[in-house]
Amino acid sequence: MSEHETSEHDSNEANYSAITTILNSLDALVYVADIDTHELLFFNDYGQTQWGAPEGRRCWEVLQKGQQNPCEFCTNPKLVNEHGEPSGVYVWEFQNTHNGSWYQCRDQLIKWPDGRLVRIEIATDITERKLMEQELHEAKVLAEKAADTDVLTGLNNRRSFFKRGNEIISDSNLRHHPISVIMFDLDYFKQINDDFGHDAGDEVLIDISHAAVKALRQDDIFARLGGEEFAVLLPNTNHLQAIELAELIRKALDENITIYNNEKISCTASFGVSSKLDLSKTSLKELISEADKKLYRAKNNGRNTVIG
Ligand SMILES: Nc1nc2c(ncn2[C@@H]2O[C@H](COP(=O)(O)OP(=O)(O)OP(=O)(O)O)[C@@H](O)[C@H]2O)c(=O)[nH]1
Repeated sequence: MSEHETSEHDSNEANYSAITTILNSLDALVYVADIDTHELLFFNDYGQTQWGAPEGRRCWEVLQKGQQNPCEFCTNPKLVNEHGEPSGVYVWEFQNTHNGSWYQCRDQLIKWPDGRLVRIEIATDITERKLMEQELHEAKVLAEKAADTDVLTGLNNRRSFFKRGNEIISDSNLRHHPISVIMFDLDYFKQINDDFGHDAGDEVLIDISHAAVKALRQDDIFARLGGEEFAVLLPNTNHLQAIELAELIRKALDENITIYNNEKISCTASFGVSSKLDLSKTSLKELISEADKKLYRAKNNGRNTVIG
């Protein structure tokens, strides 16, 4: 080797050593694998600390748990274009099957010194961010649920009833399904508050809600609109079926007894039922208003009754 070649060789060695030091100091996984054999050509110290030394094992054997073959989710096919050339960096997020941590992976094909195309991946741990996103999502779901829920009874509140109701009306309109609304209001409820106290009244409201839920079907939308006024939206239900259902609820409430401080409290309700087949000519508000008018006729007819 000439003096010039020796110094070039030394300089290459020094560069190689510097680059290896950098790659091994990164707080990220860096590995290179053959795209055909999946042999690991480079696996930095971060990777070795997390997944152990490769010891001749292939990338899918080192990095993933329980793999018998190359991973189904291997991104190699995404790293080449239709001409078989590198298509650039592919970024994805993945929960590692070995340690359960989340990683943001940046994959691409590069030319290896011997001329073949190989896969390089740089993966950084994003578990903390993922957990935060998950917590934020859960908090959002809870907040949305709280905004839609009547605190006392756990039923839908007025906001949720109108939101879900309008969605169902649009759907029923498309499908040409009939739709019905039952409105009911407890009878002489003020007297219950006066006789047994407001807390007892609250218990009655809760009990009444549970009794009515039992009489309803899974797709029915049940809400406490406010005070002692309740509404049920009945998708794909004609007038006769709705009246039958209202009668079932009326009976369930009539038979319900709330025990509060050893006192037995009964409470009935008055019902109004409205139904529509052609929803293009009506709105949820109109359906409710029609059922409401009938409810007040039920009040005037002696209460504890259904007017359809
Ligand atoms: N305990 C309790 N009472 C409530 C709640 N919301 C409304 N009320 C009471 O419900 C009562 C409703 O009284 P009214 O509107 O006179 O009706 P009513 O006594 O049921 O008489 P009719 O509807 O005519 O049969 C009032 O006393 C309200 O204070 C609540 O969340 N809890």
